[in-house]
Amino acid sequence: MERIMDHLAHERSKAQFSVEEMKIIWAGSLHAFQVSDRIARLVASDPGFRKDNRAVLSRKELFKSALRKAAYVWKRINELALSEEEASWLRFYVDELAYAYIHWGMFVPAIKGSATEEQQQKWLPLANNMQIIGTYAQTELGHGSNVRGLETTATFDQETDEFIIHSPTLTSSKWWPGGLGKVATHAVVYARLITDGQDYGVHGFLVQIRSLDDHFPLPGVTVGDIGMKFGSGAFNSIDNGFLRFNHVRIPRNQMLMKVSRVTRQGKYVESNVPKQLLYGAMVYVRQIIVADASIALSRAVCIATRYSAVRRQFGPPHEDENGKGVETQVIDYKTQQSRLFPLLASAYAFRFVGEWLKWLYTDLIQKLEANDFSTLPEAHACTAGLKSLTTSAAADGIKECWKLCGGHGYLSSSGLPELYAAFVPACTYEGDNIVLLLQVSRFLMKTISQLQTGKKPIGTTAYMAHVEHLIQCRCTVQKAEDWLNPSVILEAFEARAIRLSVACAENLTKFATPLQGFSELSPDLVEAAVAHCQLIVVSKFIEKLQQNIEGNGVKQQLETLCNIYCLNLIHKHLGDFLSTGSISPKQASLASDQLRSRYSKLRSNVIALVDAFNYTDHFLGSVLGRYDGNVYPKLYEEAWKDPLNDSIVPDGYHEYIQPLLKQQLQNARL
Ligand SMILES: CCCCCCCCCC/C=C\CCC/C=C/C(=O)SCCNC(=O)CCNC(=O)[C@H](O)C(C)(C)COP(=O)(O)OP(=O)(O)OC[C@H]1O[C@@H](n2cnc3c(N)ncnc32)[C@H](O)[C@@H]1OP(=O)(O)O
Ligand SMILES: Cc1cc2nc3c(=O)[nH]c(=O)nc-3n(C[C@H](O)[C@H](O)[C@H](O)COP(=O)(O)OP(=O)(O)OC[C@H]3O[C@@H](n4cnc5c(N)ncnc54)[C@H](O)[C@@H]3O)c2cc1C
Repeated sequence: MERIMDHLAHERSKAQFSVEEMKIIWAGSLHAFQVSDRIARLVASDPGFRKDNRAVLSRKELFKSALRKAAYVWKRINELALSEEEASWLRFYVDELAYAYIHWGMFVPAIKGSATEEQQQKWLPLANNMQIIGTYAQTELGHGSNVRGLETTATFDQETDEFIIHSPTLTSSKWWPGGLGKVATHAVVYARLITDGQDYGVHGFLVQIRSLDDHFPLPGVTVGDIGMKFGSGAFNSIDNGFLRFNHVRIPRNQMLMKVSRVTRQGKYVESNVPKQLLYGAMVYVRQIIVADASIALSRAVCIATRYSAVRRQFGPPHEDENGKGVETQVIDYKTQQSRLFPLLASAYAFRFVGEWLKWLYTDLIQKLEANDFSTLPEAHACTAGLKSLTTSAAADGIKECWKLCGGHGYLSSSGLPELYAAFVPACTYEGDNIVLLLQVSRFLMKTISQLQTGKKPIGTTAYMAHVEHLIQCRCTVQKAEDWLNPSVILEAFEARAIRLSVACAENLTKFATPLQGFSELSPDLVEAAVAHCQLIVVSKFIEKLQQNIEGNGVKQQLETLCNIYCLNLIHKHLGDFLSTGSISPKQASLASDQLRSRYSKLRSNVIALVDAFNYTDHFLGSVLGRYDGNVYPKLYEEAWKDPLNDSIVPDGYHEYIQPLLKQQLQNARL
C-alpha cells in the first residue's frame, strides 16, 4: 500500500513545471480557480453530497436520491447565500444529473432569449426562486433534428384571447425533455403557431403542465417518464418525459413574443430580430456543452493516467525506490502513451476552445442587445460545429480511457462506465452531431460562394480570404523539428480545410439542384466541416500560447500538448492531408517522428498535468483515479460493498443452487 502511494509521489516529483500555476490556467483565471476550488472542497466534505454507488440503486431509488440532492443543493445555496457563479459550481461538483440542469440550463435561458422584457419580469423571478420548475419541450416522438417538422399546434382563439395547445397525432407527443416526466410544473413548448387559419411555423409557448398545489397534471395534459436509458446510473436519475396536449388553453401573452407576436385581433407581427433567435437556448447550451466535453474527457484522462502510472505489467525487472524488483508501469509502454497522451492534449485543447467560445457567445449577446445580428450565423456555426467535434471526441476518448485501464476499467468503481453512459448522449442531444456538422458545411459553402462576390470572410473563416494562396501552397517541412513551428502547422490545417471545402463547392455545381448536391455529397461535406472545426481548435490553442502565460515551465508543457494535439490529428487524418496535397508522404513521416519525440518529452509531466485539473476524489468518483494511487486495497474494499456480498450464501441458493447440486450428486450416485 505504501509503495503505491510513494509511487505517485515520485511521479509528481518528476514534473518540470508549476502545477499550482497550471491549475490557474486550466480554471481560466485566479478568481475562477479560487471559487471552484473552495466549492469543490465544500461539496466533498459535506456528507449530504456523498456519492453512493449509483449502479446498484433501483430506478426509483436513484431518482429519489437525485431529488434529495437537488433539494439539498437549493437549501445550501440559500443558507450560504451563494452567488450565481458559486451556485453553478456547487451544482457542477455535486455531479448528479437532475431536473435542475434543464431548469437552469434551458428553461431559464429560453425565457431570457425569447421572451419580451415584460414577460421576463413576470416569469424570471418565479423561475429564479424555484417557485416554478421548468423544462424545454421541443423534441417530439416523430421529430427531433427537424425542428421545422414539429407537429404540436398552438392555435389562436380570438374569442377568448387564448392559444389552444394540441397534440394532433401520436408522433407529435413531446418526447425526451429532461425533468418533464415527474417534476416540471411548466414547460417552454415548441409548437406551430396557427392564427387566422394560417400556419406561421414553430414558436415557443410557456405552458403550465402540473398543479402547483398537488402536482397533478392539469386538465388536458398527459405526462409521464419515457423509461430507462443506457447505463445503470448515468441519465437514469433524470425523468426524461413524454407529454401530450388535448386542447389545452393558455393566455395569448404566454407565447414567447420577442421574435414575433400575435395581436389581440389575431394578427401575426414580426419584430426586427431574426427568427433564429427562437433557437437561442440551443446556441447557449451548445457552447456550455463544449466546456462540458473538456471536463468529461479530462476526468476520464485523469483516471486513466493515474492508474496507468500505478499499474505494472511485464517488462524487464526494474528496481523501485527501495531497491525492490518491480514490473514496468503500463504508462511507459509506447502504445499506451500513443493512445493516452493525445487524449490528455485534447482535454486541454477543448478547454481552451471552450473558453474562447464562451467569449464569442458573450460577445454575441452584447451585440444582440445592441440590435447587431451580424455574428449570429458564425456563432451558430461555431457552437454547432464545436459541440459536435468535441462531444464525439470526448465520448470516444472516455471509452478509450476505460480500455486503457484494462479489466478494472470495466468495473463501476472505476467511474468510467457511468461517465461514458452519462456523456455519450451529448453526441445526440442539443442536435445530432452529424446534423450539426451539416449546418457547418452549409455555412462554409455559403462563405465560399460569397468569396466570388467580394465579401470578406470574417472570424473563424477569415483564412478563406487567402484561398488562392492556400489552394496551391506547399508545406515547407524538411525535418521533424520544423513541425514545431506553429505557422507551419496552421498553414497545413488551413490548406487541408479550404481544399476540402472548395472541392465540395466545385462538386456541388455538378448537380441539377443544390438540394440534390447537398444530399449526395453530405459525407464529403461532413469531412470538410470536421476539418474546419479542427482548424478552429488548433488555431485557438496556438493563440492561447501567444498570450502571456506565467508560471515556471507552464508554457513549455502547453506547447508540448499543443504539438501533440496537432500532430496526432495529422496522423489520424492522414488521408485528408495527403489527398489534398497539404503535406507530402515524407512530411507525414516526419510528423510521426516528431509526435513520438513529444510523447517522450511529456512523459515525466503527465501526472502533474492531470493534477492540474484539480479534481477532488469525490468529484472523480473513481477508485482507479484516486489522488494517492492507493488502488488495490480500495478496489478490494469496494468489492466487499457490493450488495451480493451482504450475505455469505446468496439469496437464491436454496431455491436454485442447492437442488441442482443435490440432483446432480444423486444422478452421479445412481
Ligand atoms: C446547472 C446548469 C446546467 C447547464 C447546462 C449544462 C449542460 C451540460 C449537461 C446537460 C445535461 C443534460 C442536458 C440535455 C438537454 C438536452 C436538450 C435538448 O436536446 S433540446 C432539443 C435540441 N434539439 C436540437 O438541437 C435540434 C437540432 N436541429 C436544429 O437545431 C435545427 O432544426 C436545424 C439547425 C437542423 C435547422 O435546420 P433547417 O435547415 O430546417 O433550418 P431552419 O430553416 O430551421 O434554419 C434556417 C437558418 O437558420 C440557421 N439556424 C439554424 N439554427 C440556428 C441557431 N440555433 N442559431 C442561429 N441560426 C440558426 C440555419 O443555419 C439557417 O441559416 P441559413 O443562413 O438560411 O443557411
Ligand atoms: C439524454 C437526452 C436528453 C434530451 N433532452 C431533451 C430535452 O430536454 N428537450 C428536448 O426537446 N429534447 C431533448 N432531447 C432530444 C434530442 O434533442 C434529440 O434526440 C436530438 O435533437 C436528435 O434528434 P432525434 O433523436 O430525433 O434523432 P434523428 O434526427 O431521428 O436522428 C437519427 C439518425 O438520423 C440521422 N439524420 C437525421 N437527419 C439527418 C439529415 N438531415 N442528414 C443526415 N442524417 C440525418 C442522424 O445523424 C442520426 O444518425 C434529449 C435527448 C437525449 C438523448
